[in-house]
Amino acid sequence: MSEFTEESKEFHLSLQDADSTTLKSILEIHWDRICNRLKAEVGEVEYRTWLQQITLGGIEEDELTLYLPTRFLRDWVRSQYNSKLNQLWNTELPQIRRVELALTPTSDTPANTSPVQEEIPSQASKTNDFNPIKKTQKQAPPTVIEEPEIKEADEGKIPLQTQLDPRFTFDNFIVGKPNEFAYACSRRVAERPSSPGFNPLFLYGGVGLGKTHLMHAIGFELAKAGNISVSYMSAEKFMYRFIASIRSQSTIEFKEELRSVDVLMIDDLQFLIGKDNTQEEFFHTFNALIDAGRQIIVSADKSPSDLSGLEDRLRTRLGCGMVADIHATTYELRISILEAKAASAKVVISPKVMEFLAHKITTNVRELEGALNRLIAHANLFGRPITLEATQEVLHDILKSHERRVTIEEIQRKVSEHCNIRQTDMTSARRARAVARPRQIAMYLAKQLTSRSLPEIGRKFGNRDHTTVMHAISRVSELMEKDSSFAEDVELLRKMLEN
Ligand SMILES: Nc1ncnc2c1ncn2[C@@H]1O[C@H](COP(=O)(O)OP(=O)(O)OP(=O)(O)O)[C@@H](O)[C@H]1O
Repeated sequence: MSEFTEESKEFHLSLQDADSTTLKSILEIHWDRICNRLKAEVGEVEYRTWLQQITLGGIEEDELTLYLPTRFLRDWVRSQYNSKLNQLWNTELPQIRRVELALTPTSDTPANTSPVQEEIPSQASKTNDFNPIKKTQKQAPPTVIEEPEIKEADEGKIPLQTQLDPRFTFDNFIVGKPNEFAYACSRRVAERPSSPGFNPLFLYGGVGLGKTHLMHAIGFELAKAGNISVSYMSAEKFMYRFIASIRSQSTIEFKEELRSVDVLMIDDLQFLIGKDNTQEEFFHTFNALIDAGRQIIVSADKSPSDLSGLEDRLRTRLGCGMVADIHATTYELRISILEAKAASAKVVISPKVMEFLAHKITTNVRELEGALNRLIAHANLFGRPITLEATQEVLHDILKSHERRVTIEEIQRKVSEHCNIRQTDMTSARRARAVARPRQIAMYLAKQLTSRSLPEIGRKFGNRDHTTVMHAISRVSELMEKDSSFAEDVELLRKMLEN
């Protein structure tokens, strides 16, 4: 039996007689643990998106109430996490047999009102006082701070501009080899929407490479031009709105509204995989808009032909216009992005730190941006310059997650890149200093960063003798002692390779 069950027994006894403050503490302890478990199971991002806003309600006999601040969240959590929440609560406290998900009560709404009849409350979950409702004795609901909230039924009428992120403009988008084609296509669509050959525009690429950014940028340009109605939404939101319209019997209005826009942008289309009804609805909307000469822009993580979970007819139609791929970033693009972001934040960051970041954080721009923002925040907070050491300290966790085993080939590649020589020179017989010195540095690093023996290292460097490797190591060590800038360079290389 797990420790939870043992403890739960104790709480089971105490729950019966607990006064409201004790009951509150008991439930909070369990809720904390459940939250941790949920976080571990669903991941930080999903947790923050959907579950973080849940607050504890109270217990009535064997039913526990949890509150959510909006209908959307409540419905979503109900459809996706209901059984998980029931199961976790039941494991923690076996006397809880049912978890009810309700809207956070407002000051003029009794806590036991049927959630469906309630008005949509404010985003006040964080300020919502705990309200343990014990047995059948119900207490007055907590007062919450009202904030304007968009009602579900009105969501389709939100003016476009409120849905676009003002940071995502063409001016803020840094263009490089990996994204120049997608950028050019986006520009073209923004200038002349619905042009033959560019409709639909399908942008695809890995996570955090700028697809959403480009879509918003197109939206802004079109909005600036005026007289063009643009609607941007994620595929997830599309699905939610579609479901909501079915529930509220307003599907016709939903369809009409969508079909009246000049430009429809749907982000992260892969979300529709496996959602057959929503896919079908999207397909009809898509056809209606294209037939009416309206522009469609779609983004996804894969090309239409690789989105195998989508219906064939939809995939075929998606691939009919312009399909533009955003490739993984190159080192040069990462440096340009860092420079641009540092400049716009009006922060001076040394080239060494930029190089270090661009070498280390290669996965996507979002992570790179996040790392830079963290460095800037840290520097501002403590008034310290952003040195290489500070960078390593502040970004310790991020860098660690990028940690991997270093191979001699990688060392040779990094050193060649850094010293601007060909990688083949690492194994060639050339003895010119411009080539020999980087080769010695690479041998030194191979000894430092791998568990290879001297003869093994020698073999990897063009079948050289182990005494050559020994000589290289002592020469580099000697130079590092004498020349601090040389030492710094080798250190930088080591740090870049190390994680
Ligand atoms: N070329 C670029 N220039 C400037 N910023 C960029 C560039 N590419 C991406 N970004 C920034 O990186 C972050 C992530 O980009 P975005 O959200 O557009 O990625 P995405 O491809 O839509 O990712 P996902 O697949 O997760 O939806 C944003 O803050 C965006 O501004």
